[in-house]
Amino acid sequence: MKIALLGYGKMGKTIEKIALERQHEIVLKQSSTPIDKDALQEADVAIDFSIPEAAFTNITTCFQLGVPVISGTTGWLDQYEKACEIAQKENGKFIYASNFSLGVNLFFQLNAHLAELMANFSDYKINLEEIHHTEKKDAPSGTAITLAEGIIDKNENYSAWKYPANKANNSELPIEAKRIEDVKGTHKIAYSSTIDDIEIKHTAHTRDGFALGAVIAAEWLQKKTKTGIYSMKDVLHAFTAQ
Ligand SMILES: NC(=O)C1=CN([C@@H]2O[C@H](COP(=O)(O)OP(=O)(O)OC[C@H]3O[C@@H](n4cnc5c(N)ncnc54)[C@H](OP(=O)(O)O)[C@@H]3O)[C@@H](O)[C@H]2O)C=CC1
Ligand SMILES: O=C(O)C1=N[C@H](C(=O)O)C[C@H](O)C1
Repeated sequence: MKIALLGYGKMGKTIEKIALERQHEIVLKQSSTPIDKDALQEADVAIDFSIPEAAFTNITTCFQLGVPVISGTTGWLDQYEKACEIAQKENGKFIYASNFSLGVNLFFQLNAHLAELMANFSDYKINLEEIHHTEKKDAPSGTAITLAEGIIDKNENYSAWKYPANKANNSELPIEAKRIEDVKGTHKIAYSSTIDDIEIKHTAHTRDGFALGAVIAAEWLQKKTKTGIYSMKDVLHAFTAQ
């Protein structure tokens, strides 16, 4: 498969390594504007791990050129619905995920299950914490937002998430973001009462898990004959059903 990398930073380079190990070819390594449309058009699929300001243009350019696109860039989701409208209009193929790692996608399911179990126990207050490296541009992380949405969906005591955590009122789920050198990505959800605490935590040790998930999603999307907007749930469903 010919892959265009939109964003060639820490993730772009890790994806290149995993993609080459899986016998794919990299036809574009783009780290700035304007996009090299000739090279992009050569690709079977584009993988965007860039910056919040560039993601929307990168993704919609792929739709216009008929190139299926995977995006893991976080911090641009206020434009997600608009991107999906353009995808539909242009018959694009698109997957966005705040986190492509298999472990985190299992953790999303664990989070939803725990949220359902805890929904009627309002003595427990929830705190969601994410820790990332100091170069990260956005806060809170996209993964923390997905986790918060997963809890709010199951627990009617919370109507929204709030960052920073100290500004949250009683009906807002507080998210704390810490920045510590070289941390790849840690997410922890704690349910605390005066009597006890219940905690679940995911710790990424390397970026390989994010990159492998993105390449697997790209392989899946490229083979998909029907255009449309898909999610990591669709990819994992097909993967685990094999
Ligand atoms: N969904 C997931 O599983 C994961 C998502 N992420 C997200 O992916 C994104 C990238 O992360 P990471 O690789 O660590 O960040 P980096 O800062 O290491 O890389 C981002 C790259 O994008 C480049 N860039 C700048 N402008 C453009 C543009 N117009 N088009 C294409 N590329 C551009 C930057 O170039 P320059 O340095 O020259 O500005 C840089 O090389 C972040 O949003 C992060 O949150 C990260 C890990 C996992
Ligand atoms: O910027 C990162 O590094 C990461 N970003 C993603 C996010 O914002 O959730 C995913 C992962 O945690 C690493």
